[in-house]
Amino acid sequence: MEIYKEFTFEAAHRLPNVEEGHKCARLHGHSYRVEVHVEGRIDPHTGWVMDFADITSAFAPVRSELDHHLLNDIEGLANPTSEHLSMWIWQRLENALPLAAIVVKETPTSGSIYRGR
Ligand SMILES: Nc1nc2c(c(=O)[nH]1)N=C([C@H](O)[C@H](O)COP(=O)(O)OP(=O)(O)OP(=O)(O)O)CN2
Ligand SMILES: [Zn+2]
Repeated sequence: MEIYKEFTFEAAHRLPNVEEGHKCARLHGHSYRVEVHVEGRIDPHTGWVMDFADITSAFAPVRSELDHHLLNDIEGLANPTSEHLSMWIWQRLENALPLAAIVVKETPTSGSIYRGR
């Protein structure tokens, strides 16, 4: 069974490796949405895989690192594409949660999904 919790944060970024004149070379911001998906068996007593609150607790320090920051300034995010960000979040959480996927939505219509590979 897979469950997930969705979080939001606000951040600015620019993409340093896009071609000259690309809109994303300019500093701009997003209201990011992140889904943290975890997998496991349903506990027969509680009826859940994990308390959603435990996902919230694990993500809280990661959210603090990202929220209202310039992503390019964060170690490991010098080129903060959606792809790099979903991998970066996975690496931050993989020891704390039985991850199945990290979904990063940069805009309502674009994003990335990282499943550990
Ligand atoms: N594969 C990727 N492509 C793009 C990324 C990315 O991280 N990975 N990032 C961007 C920009 O950050 C941009 O802010 C988001 O892109 P886009 O979907 O083009 O944004 P728009 O809202 O302007 O798109 P619409 O055409 O209005 O839907 C670009 N590409
Ligand atoms: Zn962007």
